[in-house]
Amino acid sequence: MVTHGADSIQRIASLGLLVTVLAIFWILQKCFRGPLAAIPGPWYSRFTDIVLKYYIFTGRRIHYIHQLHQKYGSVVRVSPNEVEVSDLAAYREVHRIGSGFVKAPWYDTFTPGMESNVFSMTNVHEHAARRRLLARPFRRSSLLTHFQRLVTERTRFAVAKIVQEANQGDCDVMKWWTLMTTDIIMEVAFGEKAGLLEAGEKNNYMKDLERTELSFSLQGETPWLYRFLKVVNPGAYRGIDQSLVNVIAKATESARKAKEGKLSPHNILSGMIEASRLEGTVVNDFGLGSQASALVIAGSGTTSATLTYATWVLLKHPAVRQKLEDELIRLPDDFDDVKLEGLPYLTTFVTEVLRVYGSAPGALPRTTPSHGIQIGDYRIPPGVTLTTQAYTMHRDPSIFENPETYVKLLILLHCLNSLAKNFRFDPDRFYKRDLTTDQKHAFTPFGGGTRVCLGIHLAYMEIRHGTAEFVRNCRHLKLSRLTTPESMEMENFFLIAPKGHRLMVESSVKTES
Ligand code: HEM
Repeated sequence: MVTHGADSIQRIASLGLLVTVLAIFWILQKCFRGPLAAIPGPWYSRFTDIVLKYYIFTGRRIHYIHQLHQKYGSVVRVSPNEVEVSDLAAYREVHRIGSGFVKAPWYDTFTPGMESNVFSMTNVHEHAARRRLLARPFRRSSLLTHFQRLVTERTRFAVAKIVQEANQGDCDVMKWWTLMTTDIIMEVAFGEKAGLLEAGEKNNYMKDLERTELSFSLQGETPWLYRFLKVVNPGAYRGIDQSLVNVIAKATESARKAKEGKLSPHNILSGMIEASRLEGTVVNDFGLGSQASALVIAGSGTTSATLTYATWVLLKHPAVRQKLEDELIRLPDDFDDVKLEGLPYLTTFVTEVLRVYGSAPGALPRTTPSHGIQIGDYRIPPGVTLTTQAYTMHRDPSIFENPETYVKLLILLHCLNSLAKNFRFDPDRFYKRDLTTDQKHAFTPFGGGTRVCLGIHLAYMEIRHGTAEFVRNCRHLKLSRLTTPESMEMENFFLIAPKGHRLMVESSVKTES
């Protein structure tokens, strides 16, 4: 009897050992003989994405990937099924219209369990149909006709607030740019005034949106961590769930108003309703509302982050500021965006700002199509996630001469890496010069191909107007002592933002107390 029991245990143990050996063999085989085995990269990327996730959660993904490219070259394996590419030809192919690369399943996580929107849709046909509904209001001609006045009025008001606050002490420019860009996109999307600049602070809708965004990112990147935290701290999650309910309620209500004709005529919701009527299709209130909310997310923090860095660099570089002043001060007071678009130094300034501080410079993951892709010596099979980042393309010295001007010299002289990082900015590189062919292909602050930013013309308009108004009206403002190179270092949670989450300025004119 005892012998029989011992035999059974021995058999189970042997079986367990066999299964373990086979599993180890399978893992090793997958790691060292799999189709991505030849792709260079850190050893752990063969087994796990945990290191990548660590950099994502600490807001350093772009920097980590950039470093990997410098160490391993233009094709780097960053996790068992993900490869990062910074080779220009491959970069073009990944974003080329009709190349067969589609947004990776990662985008589905932006709308967990909900109807997807134009940004998160991964299905090509579904996306094309949605983009058709949205295209018209975002065309430059339509923006000039319907929203130029709004952009002019809101940027002037934002700058007036900046001046007013700075004349009394420290002023956070980033706060005002954020309220301004949100006011603009809310009115563009929902056809109703948000009045955030008047209030001087975020409203509940904005806070609800931010909480919803955070929760979706966590669910997307690490669903297990999201579930764990939900069990550990159910109270906090009830608040987040309520935020989502509020966002949806507001959006659906606006969609209903748009259908009843109760909104101002030119807004995205009404535009979508009209376009779908002409096409003979129907989008329900929830679909309309969630699309408009997604546009508010896509069109607020993006433009305000870039404008914040634009303000910072112009305050840091007196020669650049002077050249902008020389050009902008001569404009008549009723200048419009067509005038601004024709100014050579403003144009070169904005291009360089977008090269160095475009606000979405990180991961744009795509799924490799059925024919795979050959990149130099490496064959990438179908189904692999191929990711690109403009951050690295914009700093490729073979494309942009001295992309990090003075960096090496300064590191050598001072060994001060953070100081050196601040010397990358050099608008003169583009002054009255066309971009070279390679630069045109690599310069992608707004993404590319069929998934290029829908709000590109609106973003340019806001950046030009914001810069122009600031330069013309804030000649007495300077950086406050609260703004340091460290506080302005970039953190990267899909978008970039200064680590300090603010840009403090003050008046250089001392007022009598
Ligand atoms: C400086 C400001 C902005 C930057 C740097 C920026 C950047 C980008 C980038 C890189 C993408 C591609 C994302 C991807 O492929 O995954 C994108 C897509 C998108 N952007 Fe922007 N964006 C800005 C402003 C705006 C504004 C003002 C709006 C207005 C609503 C907007 C709406 C969108 C939408 C809807 C998409 C998705 C397009 C699609 O997939 O068809 N963006 N943006």
